[in-house]
Amino acid sequence: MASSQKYIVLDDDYTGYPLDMFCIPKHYEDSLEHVLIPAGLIDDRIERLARDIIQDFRNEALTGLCVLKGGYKFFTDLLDKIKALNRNSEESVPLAVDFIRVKSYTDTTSGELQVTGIDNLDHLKGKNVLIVEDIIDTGKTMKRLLDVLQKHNPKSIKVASLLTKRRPGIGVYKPDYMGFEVPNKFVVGYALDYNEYFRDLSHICVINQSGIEKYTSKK
Ligand SMILES: Nc1nc2c(ncn2[C@@H]2O[C@H](COP(=O)(O)O)[C@@H](O)[C@H]2O)c(=O)[nH]1
Ligand SMILES: [Mg+2]
Repeated sequence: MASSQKYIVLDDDYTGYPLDMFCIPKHYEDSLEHVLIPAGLIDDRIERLARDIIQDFRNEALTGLCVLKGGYKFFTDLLDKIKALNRNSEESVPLAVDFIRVKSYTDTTSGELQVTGIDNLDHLKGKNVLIVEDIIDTGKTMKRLLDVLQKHNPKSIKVASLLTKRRPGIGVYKPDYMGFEVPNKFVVGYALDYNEYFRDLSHICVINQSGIEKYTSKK
């Protein structure tokens, strides 16, 4: 890995871990291919992202903007780590939180994007905003979100995404803070859903054909 590359790359031939090496809820056992990123590794990677964020923002206040629903686990875990560092280091970053809801996927297909603010976003004016997202695939969602937020005149906008998908041939948006680059497969768990299922799975896993059919929206 090049030293300037600040994320972990999971290669296309990387198949992670067999399901029976981890505790998987019984109701999902037959719907998953393998464990791609175990919960413990997610946790350790987020700890390092929190440190990078604190070092970059130094003592400047930050508004964490959680992209619901998929980003909620990453958001709460990232903020917990930043809060722990705030308690225990020389540098500390005052934190505010906000939420936005974005929906684009049905089954494994991206459709028309709906962005709904939970609050009016005018109070982001003059603030350092950190968008916290679960995964960037084509990058369309993030580009649209950045357009929406720029209209509210924040002082700065940075993006943290736990995952980005490797999409050869298209120039995918690369966030400022990024956990893992993953192969172009549909992943679930750690709040990432398939038609609202699998948010209750701790590890990030690849869904299999049986899971796609069992939880399809077309029944
Ligand atoms: N559960 C999963 N959700 C996914 C996956 N890939 C994308 N997504 C959802 O779409 C947006 C980003 O898509 P983009 O094409 O506009 O970049 C992301 O916020 C997710 O909600 C996936 O593999 N699993
Ligand atoms: Mg999302």
